[in-house]
Amino acid sequence: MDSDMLLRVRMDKDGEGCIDSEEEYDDVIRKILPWLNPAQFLSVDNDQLKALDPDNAYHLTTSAQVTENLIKEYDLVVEIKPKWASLPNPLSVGLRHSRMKLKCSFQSERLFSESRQEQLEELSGLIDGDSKFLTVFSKGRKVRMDSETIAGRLQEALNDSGVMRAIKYYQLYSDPLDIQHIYPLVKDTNTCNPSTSFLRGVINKIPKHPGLPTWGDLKAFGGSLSGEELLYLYSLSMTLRDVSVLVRLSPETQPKVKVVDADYKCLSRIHKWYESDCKLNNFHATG
Ligand SMILES: O=P(O)(O)O[C@@H]1[C@@H](OP(=O)(O)O)[C@H](OP(=O)(O)O)[C@H](O)[C@H](OP(=O)(O)O)[C@H]1OP(=O)(O)O
Ligand SMILES: Nc1ncnc2c1ncn2[C@@H]1O[C@H](COP(=O)(O)OP(=O)(O)OP(=O)(O)O)[C@@H](O)[C@H]1O
Repeated sequence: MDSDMLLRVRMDKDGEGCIDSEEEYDDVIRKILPWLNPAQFLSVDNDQLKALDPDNAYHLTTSAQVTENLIKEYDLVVEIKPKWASLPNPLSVGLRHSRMKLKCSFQSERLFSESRQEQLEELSGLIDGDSKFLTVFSKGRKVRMDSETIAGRLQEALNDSGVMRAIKYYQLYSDPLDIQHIYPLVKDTNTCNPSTSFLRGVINKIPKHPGLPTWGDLKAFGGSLSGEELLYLYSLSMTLRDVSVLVRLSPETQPKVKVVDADYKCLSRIHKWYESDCKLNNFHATG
């Protein structure tokens, strides 16, 4: 395969079996994130898997994608894992911490701010602090660069593309009531993933309007959904929280923005997410 393309083979994450149809899921997620890197789906046979991973150390699955290599020989590509972390809904639970504060000082919500200055400051901090959430590639290799050289162009590219706004919009609507509110529903339902067509139906219920939703909008939306629907959307919110955004900066052409790694997170992780939320906010997990 030439260097313009990449073969991406999935790992079987503890047999979690994430989604029933990769193609259909791709179509669903692309509707809300049109920046998703185009992928052509294929299946890899067992001989090919053995050649890729002879000892089966990675538990690769036979479902694979061929996709454009977004890093390769380009002069400058920046990868950001923006980890959008909603400050939880004050209408349902009062003032709480954003999830990212658990890990580090990265104030990811500032990357999604309406204020250019806040975005710039946060991006500059990630660049100069050599954060694991931002990587600069030149000619396919990781390089160090200072914020003065790239932060401004990066901020503009992110802003102009609308990608951060879309992540924020759908993240807010897919986590309208906080995990503390929806976790008790787990006992009444199972934590198997939805079928892709069910997920499509739930995502289609998300209102579409130009501005960001208010907490009142979110409360009304959350209140209109069933427990199952809330749980399925919560996994989507965790999925959106973990995507990577790749920005190709070039002096000659317009910046190119792409999103990768939007695989649906298995709902069975809900227990882990609940525990980390309890820890972060000093709540006591209920059994
Ligand atoms: O919960 P977190 O914040 O530790 O997120 C995990 C990420 O850690 P990070 O915060 O980026 O250092 C973690 O990233 P790293 O592997 O640490 O780069 C993964 O993205 C993980 O998801 P998955 O198991 O690959 O599907 C992520 O797990 P999920 O929370 O999305 O299940
Ligand atoms: N199309 C692409 N072109 C170039 N690099 C890519 C592309 N897609 C992904 N990558 C690189 O590979 C890294 C891992 O991608 P991704 O998260 O999708 O893989 P994964 O197998 O799900 O890994 P993980 O489980 O650690 O998240 C990305 O952070 C990015 O640096």
